[in-house]
Parts: sequence; C-alpha cells; structure tokens
Amino acid sequence: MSPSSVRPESGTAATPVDDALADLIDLERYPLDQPGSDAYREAVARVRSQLHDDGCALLARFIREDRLAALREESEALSPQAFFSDNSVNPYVTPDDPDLPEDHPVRCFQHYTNGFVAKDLIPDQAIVKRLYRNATFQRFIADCLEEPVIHEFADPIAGLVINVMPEDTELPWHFDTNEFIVSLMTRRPESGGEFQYCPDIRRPGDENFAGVQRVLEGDHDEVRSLTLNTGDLQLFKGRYSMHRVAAAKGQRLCTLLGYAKAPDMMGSLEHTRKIYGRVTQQHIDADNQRRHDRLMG
Ligand SMILES: O=C(O)CCC(=O)C(=O)O
Ligand SMILES: [Fe+2]
Repeated sequence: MSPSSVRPESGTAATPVDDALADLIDLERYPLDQPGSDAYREAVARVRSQLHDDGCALLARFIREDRLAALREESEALSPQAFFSDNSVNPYVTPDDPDLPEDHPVRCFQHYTNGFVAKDLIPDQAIVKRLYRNATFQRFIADCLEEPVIHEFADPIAGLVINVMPEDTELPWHFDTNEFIVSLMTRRPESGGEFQYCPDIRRPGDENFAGVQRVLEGDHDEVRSLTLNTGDLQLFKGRYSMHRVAAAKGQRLCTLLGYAKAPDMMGSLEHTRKIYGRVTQQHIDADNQRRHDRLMG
C-alpha cells in the first residue's frame, strides 16, 4: 500500500490537536496532528501494510513515555470493578450444537476466567475514555483501517473495556463479534501474556472449520505471537483471526477500544450476559438485528 493511497480528505491542512492528545500521544512518532504530511501518510501506510499482511498492526510506544505511569495506575485503580467470568465458551461464543460431531470446533468449550471493566464504569475523564472519544484519534484509526469513518459502539456496556487478567487467568481461543479492535496495553505483565493469533483463519462466508479445529487441537504452525509493552497500541481484525492470550506472570491489563462501521453496534444478548454478567434493555431491543456475513457469533 503506497502512502499516496491515503484518502484525499486526510491530505488537507493540519488540524489543531487538543492539548489532551498532545499530552498523551508520542506525536513525533505518530503525527496524528499533521494529516497532510508525509510522516502521517507513512505512519498510516505502515499500519495498513501490516494489516494486509498479518491482520494485525503494532504501533509501539504510541503513548508518551512520561504518561505511562499515569496510564498504568489508572487501569490498576479501575481493575477491582471488573466482572469476572468463570465459564466455558466455544471459539464463537455460541451455544453447543449436539447435532455436530464431538470434535467439531462449535463443540470445543474452553475455560475462561478473565474479567472486564465495562464502559459505563470508566469515568469520562479517564485517559482511555478521552482517547477513545477523541475525533483526531478516530480519524487516524479510520485512515489506518481504510474506512471513511468509524463509530463508537452504541452499546452502553461494551466498546471501551479494560481486560483484567490477574495471574493464572485464561482467555482462550475465540473470534470477536466486531470486525476489528484497537488495543492499548495499559499494564504489561511481568512475563508472558503474549497475544497469539491466526491471521485471517476465516473469511465472510467461509468458516474454515478444519483449519480452526487444527489450531484447537494444538497445531500452532499458523499461530503468530505478539508481546505488547505498556503504552503500545495494536490494531487487530478479531472477527476473522482467531486469537487468545497466553498465561502470564503478574497482572495483565489491556484496554480494548471497539469501533464499528455503523453507528448502531450492539453486542449480542448471549455474549453480553456471559462476558459482562448483565444486559440492558438496549441489548434486548437490538437482539432482532442479525449480521449478514454468514459467520457465527
Ligand atoms: O487483551 C487482549 O489483548 C485481547 C482481549 C480479547 O481478545 C478480547 O477481549 O476479545
Ligand atoms: Fe478477542
């Protein structure tokens, strides 16, 4: 992907970046404030090419070094509000289907024990919420994803959550409901906790159950691994690339910033109940809406 393919709207004059963003992001490395510049186009092109090749892009040292302690402490302070699951899920977070053979991926239920701090529990003034809602940040992410625009979730619980993984918790192989996710490591564990993923193991209209089954059975030939440091940002196509978090020493806190192509994104009833322990009337109302990509979950 050549830098010149960044959409022309981004190539207009530089827009002023609010102080909060300049104070937080390493703008030398990632010039979000200079959308017309070569440096901006190059930063976007690097992310795009990683996403094309790998379904995953790493923006190392995205957060300024002098803000890392505040970022980590904020997540640590919010982490006791996580809802912890001790449950079983298949990779699609769907119910069992007894009509399928026992070794089918839909019937592969794995233990998970991580927790999430939900969006409505993260204060408006929190660093991660200000970043999530920032228009300049959103435009940069949209450019990286080659989307004309991205939207915050309509979901009152999901969309911006902190994944809380005390030592010895598990987040097993799964696909995400949303097509892509932006992750910000807010506390790197002492060791381990790598992000493991299978790039584009399924596609719209093609579940590739055989390939998924091979990975679930322990064949890691197609599995890649990424270690994030505190303050690193990651863009990831989680609806197509099955992924999990490896066991860690020490607490791992990763903030997940979910955006959607449409403004009405809501998590499913089943998923929301399992992961966050509660649903709202908005979730019940949205339950009739179905996706059309012929993929589960
Ligand atoms: O914490 C992470 O790096 C990823 C978490 C994840 O995959 C999820 O919550 O769906
Ligand atoms: Fe995920």
